[in-house]
Amino acid sequence: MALCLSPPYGCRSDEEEEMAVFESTAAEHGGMARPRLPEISVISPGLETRSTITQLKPGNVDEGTSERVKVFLRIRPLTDSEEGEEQGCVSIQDEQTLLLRAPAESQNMRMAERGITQSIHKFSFSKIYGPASTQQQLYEGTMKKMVNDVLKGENRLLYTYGVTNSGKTYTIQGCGREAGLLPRALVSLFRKVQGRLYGAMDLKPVLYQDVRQLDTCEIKAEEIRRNSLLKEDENQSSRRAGTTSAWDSGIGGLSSTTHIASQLEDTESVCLDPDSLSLSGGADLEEGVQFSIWVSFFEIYNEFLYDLLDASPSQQPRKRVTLRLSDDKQGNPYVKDLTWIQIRSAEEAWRILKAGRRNQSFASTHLNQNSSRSHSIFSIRVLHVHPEASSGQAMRISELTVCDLAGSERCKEHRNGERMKEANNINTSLLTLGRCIAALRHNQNKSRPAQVVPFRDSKLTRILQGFFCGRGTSSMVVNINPCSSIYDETLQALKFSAIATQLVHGPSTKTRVAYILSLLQEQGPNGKDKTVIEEEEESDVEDGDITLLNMEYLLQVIDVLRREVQRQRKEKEVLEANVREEVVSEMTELIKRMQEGFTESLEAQSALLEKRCEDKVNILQKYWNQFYTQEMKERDEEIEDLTAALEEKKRQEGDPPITAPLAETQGPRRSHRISSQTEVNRLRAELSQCRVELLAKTQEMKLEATGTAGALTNAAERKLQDGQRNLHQLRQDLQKLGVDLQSGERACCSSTGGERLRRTLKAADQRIAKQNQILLELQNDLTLVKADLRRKADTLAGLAQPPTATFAAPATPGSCNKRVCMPSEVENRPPQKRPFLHSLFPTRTPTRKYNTRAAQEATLTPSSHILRSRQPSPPPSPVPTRWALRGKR
Ligand SMILES: Nc1ncnc2c1ncn2[C@@H]1O[C@H](COP(=O)(O)OP(=O)(O)OP(=O)(O)O)[C@@H](O)[C@H]1O
Repeated sequence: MALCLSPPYGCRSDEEEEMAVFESTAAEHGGMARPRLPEISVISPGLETRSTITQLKPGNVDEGTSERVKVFLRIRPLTDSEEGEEQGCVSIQDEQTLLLRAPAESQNMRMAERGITQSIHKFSFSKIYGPASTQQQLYEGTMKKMVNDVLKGENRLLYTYGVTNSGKTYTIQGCGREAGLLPRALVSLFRKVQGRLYGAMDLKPVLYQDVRQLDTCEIKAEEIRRNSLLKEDENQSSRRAGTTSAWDSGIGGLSSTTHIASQLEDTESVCLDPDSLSLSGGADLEEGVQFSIWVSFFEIYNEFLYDLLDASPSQQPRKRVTLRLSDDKQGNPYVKDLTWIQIRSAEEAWRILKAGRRNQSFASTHLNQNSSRSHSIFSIRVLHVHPEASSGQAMRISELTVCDLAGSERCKEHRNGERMKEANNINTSLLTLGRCIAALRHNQNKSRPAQVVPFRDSKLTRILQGFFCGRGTSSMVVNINPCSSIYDETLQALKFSAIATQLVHGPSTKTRVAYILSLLQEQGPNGKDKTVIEEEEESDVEDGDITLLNMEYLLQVIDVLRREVQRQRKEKEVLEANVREEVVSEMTELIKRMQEGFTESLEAQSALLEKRCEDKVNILQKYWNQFYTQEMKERDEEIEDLTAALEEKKRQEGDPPITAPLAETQGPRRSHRISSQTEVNRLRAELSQCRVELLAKTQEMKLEATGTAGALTNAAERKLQDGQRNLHQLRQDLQKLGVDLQSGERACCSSTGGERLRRTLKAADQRIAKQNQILLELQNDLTLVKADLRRKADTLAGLAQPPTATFAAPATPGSCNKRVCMPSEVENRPPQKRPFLHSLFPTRTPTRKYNTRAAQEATLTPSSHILRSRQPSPPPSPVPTRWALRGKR
């Protein structure tokens, strides 16, 4: 039963790939709901290599020239501090097979318990190197052949991959006598080219990179740099001899990443003695060719390229210069302005590497004291030079690149932001590498549409691109730490490598010529072309020297290649048409789905908006209602106040009061009031009409009343006028009498005329009594007139009442019209005569007290008047007041 494991780092699943890589062979178990999983997942790429290839690419890949990418596994031994942590989770079954058992506390075990995945995984590799394996054994199995290939003109890449602290750097660089793969490769290389080094530094021009040539000036600059690096290394070594403290930190502008002394100590102590390292010399080298060896060293730190040979560590810290990636004419990426140093020995190369490592980014993490925080790439370029060739031009350049990848790790375990960022970048570039390898593997099956390989998604994959695309071959060393605590990370790393093991190398540069030859052989009738090229020459041609072919054959080659180009063009056109069709149909489908989605969301949005609008309108309505209700209430109150003020004013003016309609007083809505406004206006007009009529009636009544009461009134007025005249006369008499009395008194005091005085007084008293009688009569007349007037007023009030009940004023005393109802205090006074009566007593304001005294005086005898006249106070009024008269009565 085929098993689908979750692919590492977002790669396509193996089920999708339809390859026999992840399959289960063990007994099934599991529950009812979930498909049963086998106990062991078998990840066995290396075992059925040939058969799988044959199955996958019948006729599509040249089996003779293709081979699988080599993936080696190295398990490091546990350190003293990790003793007992293994828990048997890693066990080697044989040279190629590894068994992983999930420890109890691992995430994998938890998932296995839930039936999601297996707890046991089986992996196969090209070769497994256990904890007890030596560096020498590893070198023999991995790098040794690669060095030979490079000297033959091939390009080779070796990279280490694994979780942090799994032994990658140790594998590449080594320590002490356990020198790593790189120093061994250098020593081996120089042993092999011994005596055949092209020592001249004035290669002019030397084919430096595929794209540019060094001129003399640049060569000198490189020489200076080389010497400075070697000098630097010498200084550091002598300094280290005296102290064991840490090296300068923050070299080259890296403030947060430190350089760990022990890391450098390891490289320092690496043994480079060929005999000690048991490295044999001798190689199958091309006759007469000399070699010029150059090295470069750079790192990819946080997705930036830094030249590690650019600045010597003793120089003042300065901002690091980042390098850029460019493409040469063939579209191969290369690092622009990278320093290449020509070296003459393995020691020189190692010293330069050490100098470069002082610029490299290391830091202490929770797992590794000396953790590499960047991918470091050390390249050795071998220039194959024919000394006899004109101007010493290199005929071929081959390259051995050793890449120490930074370890994958869990970001969440970093508390430090810088470490977290580094871990993120490391994981991202490793993820891209995984995706590239997955895409390459996918593309190997020509029956399926090709995928774009995302080399451009990270600097690392762009740089290594050539080794995956035919410019060379690559090998991977997977390092694992057998500790159970990092089991889950180890499992992920192994799954990644399982994909890499499925890769088949693309046709190499050399095999392109072989490919052309195979084409000729295929297309030539019955191998006729074989005669064109001699058998002995065939091997030379396959080695890449196509110029050995004669003209006729070359023309044939051109013809064949032209036809091949045409065929491939047609093939590509068909492919393009298919792809276009598929893309169009997919896009159409996608657009349709998007359209549907948009329509749905649009409808949902519009419904939502509609609802929101409705809600808003409702809320607004509610608030407007509240607002207007309040406003109208206030206005109603205002109107009531105004109506009351108007009523008051009208009452003062004598108009009948306007009573607000009942509905109005109850606070009707404004709209109702507005509608009844016309009614009010109509009623007002009617009222004013009634008033006019009332005035006319009053006028008429006045005229009528003049007939009956006029005579009486005239008589009373006449009497009053007489009374006034009499009173005036009387007042004059009294004044005269007063004067006489005073003179009589004076005379009485001085003479004897007392009898005469008494008579005079008596006459005066009689006259006063007579005048009082007249006043009484006048008062009676006035009372009669007043009663008459009151009757008239009542009659008028009756006439003035409104004809309809609606406007009938309530018969309250306060609402009386002035003309209709007099105030009570003036009730007994005839309104027309009051000013007269008032003017009658201009000197005194009558008060009750005074009136009482006046009433008393009215009862006094004339002699008492005489006595009062003697007092110094002003003389009292000779006429008794109304109050006095009343009292008298
Ligand atoms: N095969 C081995 N034998 C003995 N010790 C080893 C072996 N492999 C690794 N070690 C030790 O394990 C520790 C971690 O190794 P190393 O620094 O090479 O790990 P790494 O994978 O490069 O880590 P990182 O990715 O964090 O840089 C070192 O102390 C190293 O000496």
